[in-house]
Amino acid sequence: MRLRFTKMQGAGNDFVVIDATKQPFSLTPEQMRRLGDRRFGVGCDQILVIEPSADSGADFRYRIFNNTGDEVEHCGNGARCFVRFVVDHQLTGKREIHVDTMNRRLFLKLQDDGRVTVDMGAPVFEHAALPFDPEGLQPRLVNGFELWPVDGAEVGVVSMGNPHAVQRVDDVETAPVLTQGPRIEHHPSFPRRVNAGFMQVLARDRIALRVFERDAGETLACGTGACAAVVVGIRAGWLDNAVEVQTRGGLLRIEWAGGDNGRFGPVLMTGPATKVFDGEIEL
Ligand SMILES: N[C@H](CCC[C@H](N)C(=O)O)C(=O)O
Repeated sequence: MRLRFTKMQGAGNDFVVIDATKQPFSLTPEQMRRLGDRRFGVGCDQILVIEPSADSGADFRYRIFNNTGDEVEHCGNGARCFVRFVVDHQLTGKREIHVDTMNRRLFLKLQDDGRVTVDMGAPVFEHAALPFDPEGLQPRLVNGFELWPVDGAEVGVVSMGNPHAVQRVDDVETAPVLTQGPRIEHHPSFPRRVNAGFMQVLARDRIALRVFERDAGETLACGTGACAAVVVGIRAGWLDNAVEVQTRGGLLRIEWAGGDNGRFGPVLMTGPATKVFDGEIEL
């Protein structure tokens, strides 16, 4: 089949974006793996599929597939590129957009400077939602927040719709991202696997971050990973409520007011979204 697509990137996290608002999406996992392959296809970290919304409360639905063909719950950098795409392709005249993903409704705003601010929804700490099975593990409390011993590291666990395990390291450049990352991703305490974050606290309002993503491996940036790292840092008492996140692909701004009595507010993420090229491919 002949497929039209747009290649995009948000802080270096790159995507193949497919407009499925006019014809149903019908790629097989094998075709998605081919599309995502950096030698035999176009190459990307994730494939984003834009569909009409069946719900009047949302303008669109947006599906995310890792480059392995696995469908996942959320992609923060992808959400920003989604907004850029629907505006540039005149699929909407709005600049403030509601979109439904697999398990949450996002509110996004295209800023005048071209950056996009996404209300990523509230973080979720309930283990069943992650899912995280701490069987046999004893956490250490830091500022009242649980850090769990996983593969010799201490990780904060949080869902942004997708699961994250974030550890604090002294130096992201020398952190064992490529060796420990896959071990954490596949650790038995995470039945649906997990994205593994490595966060260096540079100041109370600035961190450096590398993420070994579930399925995709290390990406240049991970939007939900940036949200997860800041949330863990705030709850552990290491960070203030507005943080610049330095990733290998660019800068993201994350804001979170926290919460109390188990009720947590939304995480706001602001960052770039860039079109690279339009293309067609025979799959
Ligand atoms: N690999 C992630 C999905 C993409 C997340 C990342 N690209 C982002 O920007 O949030 C997962 O399996 O949950």
